[in-house]
Amino acid sequence: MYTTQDIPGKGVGLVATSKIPRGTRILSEEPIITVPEHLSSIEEIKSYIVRQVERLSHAQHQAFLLMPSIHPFENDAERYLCIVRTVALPIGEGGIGSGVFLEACRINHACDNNAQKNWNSNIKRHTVHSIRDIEEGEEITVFYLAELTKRAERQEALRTKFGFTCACRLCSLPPAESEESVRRLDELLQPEEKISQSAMDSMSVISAPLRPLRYIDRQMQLYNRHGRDDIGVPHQVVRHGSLLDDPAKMHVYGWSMKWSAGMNDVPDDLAPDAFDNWLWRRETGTSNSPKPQFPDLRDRSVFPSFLGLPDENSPVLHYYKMVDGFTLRPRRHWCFLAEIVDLGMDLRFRFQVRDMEGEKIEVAFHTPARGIELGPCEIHVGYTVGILYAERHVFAFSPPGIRHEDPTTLQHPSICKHGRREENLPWLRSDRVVPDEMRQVLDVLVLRQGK
Ligand SMILES: C[S@@+](CC[C@H](N)C(=O)[O-])C[C@H]1O[C@@H](n2cnc3c(N)ncnc32)[C@H](O)[C@@H]1O
Repeated sequence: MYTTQDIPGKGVGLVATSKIPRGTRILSEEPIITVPEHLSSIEEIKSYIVRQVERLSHAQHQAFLLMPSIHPFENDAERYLCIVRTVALPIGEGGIGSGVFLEACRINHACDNNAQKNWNSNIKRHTVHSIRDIEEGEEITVFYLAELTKRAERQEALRTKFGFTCACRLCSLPPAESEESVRRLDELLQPEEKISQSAMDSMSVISAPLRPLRYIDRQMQLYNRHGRDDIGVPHQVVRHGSLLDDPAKMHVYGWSMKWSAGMNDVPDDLAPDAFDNWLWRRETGTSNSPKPQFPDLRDRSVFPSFLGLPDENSPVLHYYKMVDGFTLRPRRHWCFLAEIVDLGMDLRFRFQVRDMEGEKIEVAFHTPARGIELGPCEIHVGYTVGILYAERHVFAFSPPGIRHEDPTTLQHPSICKHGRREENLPWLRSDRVVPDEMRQVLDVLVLRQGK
């Protein structure tokens, strides 16, 4: 697919010998030398490398010595170290350690690269894939930096981190064209900060998922309009795109089922533009500003009936995830909604509720004040109760229900942040901050509720 040859201004590089279609695995290679991260002193690293160089075949040894070094050296051990420091690529989970590869390390950088490098920990090899069609005779290039930043910034980073002045096509554009390219890149990168901010903020993803989607949509539209010829391949776009392969990689994956869709939900009769509008949930004919969203109260994955709740004693991983090997945390939000049909006070305050399936169950308060914390006289039959992260409990002397123990997580309407005393907000049981999505539920309930 490629050959190794001299590239003016860049030393040696890889050039395609035939057309390489987008998505092709161009190479998959094992390292000939590795340097694990746990080695701390330079002396340790040097002798580690020397031992490996001595074990190389003659051909590998020759090829290794032909690799560039941007650092000065005085003896063989230093020379090997300098080559490794100039060309090594990250290896291992999360880039722990580095490795020298006879072919992959000869691939030059370009700010509008046509290939993507990656350490594949499953096969323990460095792989390079084309990210667009590469024509015969075209140089194969990858991107050495983490992100595509403005021209001056990336040139500075390449100089300080890699010791060379970039001679790629994008960095060699004549001043006027370069200025235009910088302006477009700037425009493209503008939503980036907002994308990262909103993607990091789980609550904002859940309460207003359209917002980050709008930013990404805008970025993609700009990219499609200007194309790589003007601005290069934004790695942020590639990174967001990689979520297509495995959306579960997104840390908030599954927290909201708002957009879950079956194969049959995908319309197959739309023109490309209309399909894009559907796909990106664009409000056609209106501005791009995100609209407030309300959850679907009939969505049983967010608002399960009593039988859909996890069992207190055998929590299922559909609801929880294991953190640090033994702690269970909710992996998403759910809220049990039910109508109070009866109230009672014997040993403790308790009430009977009817869930969405019409099932009647008991909610009992095993708090220090046995439920008096709620101010029972303000709770009435006909009110709706919302119990976040509710679990089924098996009572010793009565049918299964919900047992509430923590007095600090009782939120009476009058102290609820959105609370308007006269509007009968539901009670909440929550061992964490009430997520915005649930606050919106409260608003919906307030609007819809009547005794
Ligand atoms: C990992 S090596 C790549 C292969 C190298 N050209 C060779 O001859 O083996 C990195 C070195 O290649 C050169 N290089 C890579 N990309 C370049 C670029 N865009 N502009 C100028 N030099 C580049 C620099 O000298 C850099 O230190």
